[in-house]
Amino acid sequence: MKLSPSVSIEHTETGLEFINIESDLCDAKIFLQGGQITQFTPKGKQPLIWVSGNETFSEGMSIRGGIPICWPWFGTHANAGWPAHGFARTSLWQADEVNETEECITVSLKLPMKLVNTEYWPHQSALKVEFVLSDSLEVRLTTTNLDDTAFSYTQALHTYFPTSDITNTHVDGLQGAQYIEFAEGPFTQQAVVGFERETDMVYTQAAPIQYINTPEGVIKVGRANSSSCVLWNPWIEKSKRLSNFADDEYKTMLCLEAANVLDDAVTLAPQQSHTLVTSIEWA
Ligand SMILES: O=P(O)(O)OC[C@H]1O[C@@H](O)[C@H](O)[C@@H](O)[C@@H]1O
Repeated sequence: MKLSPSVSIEHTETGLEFINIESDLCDAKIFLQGGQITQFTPKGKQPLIWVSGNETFSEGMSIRGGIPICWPWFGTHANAGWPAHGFARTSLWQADEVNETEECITVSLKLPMKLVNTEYWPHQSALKVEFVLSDSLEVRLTTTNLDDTAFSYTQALHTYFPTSDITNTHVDGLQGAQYIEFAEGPFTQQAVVGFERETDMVYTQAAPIQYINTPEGVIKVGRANSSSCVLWNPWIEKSKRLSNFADDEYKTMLCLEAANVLDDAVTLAPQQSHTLVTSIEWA
């Protein structure tokens, strides 16, 4: 079904619905499950986000790649058995608006709060994600407190980036930030970050722009309303334990995630909103 000249609704063979964009500006796919973008390729350029070749696009399972939305908690929850990275990434979102101009295409989705398990999230709230697509991608995740008491949450836009060679990939712009690694720290990041082992760092007080240097070119990654970010590569042993992930795929991806975690967690008073933003482009 066509929504605008370059935007249509399509389905995978497994029945998952996605918004397909094929325009003069870029090609992209946005899944209603998870509100998750899984492809973004500016016209005439290399893809800017990565999805596993082993991804099965199964109902209710998080998609390994793209930009999973981790909300309203990042990582594992203190309550045993609660879903890792929250429930938003496996929930079915609803298309809200599509707008196409010569400059950009905007797609927004909402998470229907009526369907959320109130044990996980007892607060009255609204959650919306907007994708602004041109030769760059901006993702804006807005939480609004509709309750009469304050609540706090953590979150991340968990972007998977492609590289043809992780050992020849570096992240510039984290120097000077503090990081926690495997529950130890904080340490101060001294140099540009390379990859030669499992990497799972949570950075705080991080600058708003990083550059990922890959053999294919330099990816500029920006954040707004976020002073924390996460850098992840599972490396050899963890790759074998991940769902929908081939053993050697750690060589061709990394995650740099715009976040609000640790002392950057968000607290919203009644009627307040917060928008976490990430932006991605070839530099
Ligand atoms: O396998 P999941 O739940 O998608 O998580 C992937 C990774 O996500 C990262 O953000 C975490 O820092 C890692 O610890 C975690 O392994």
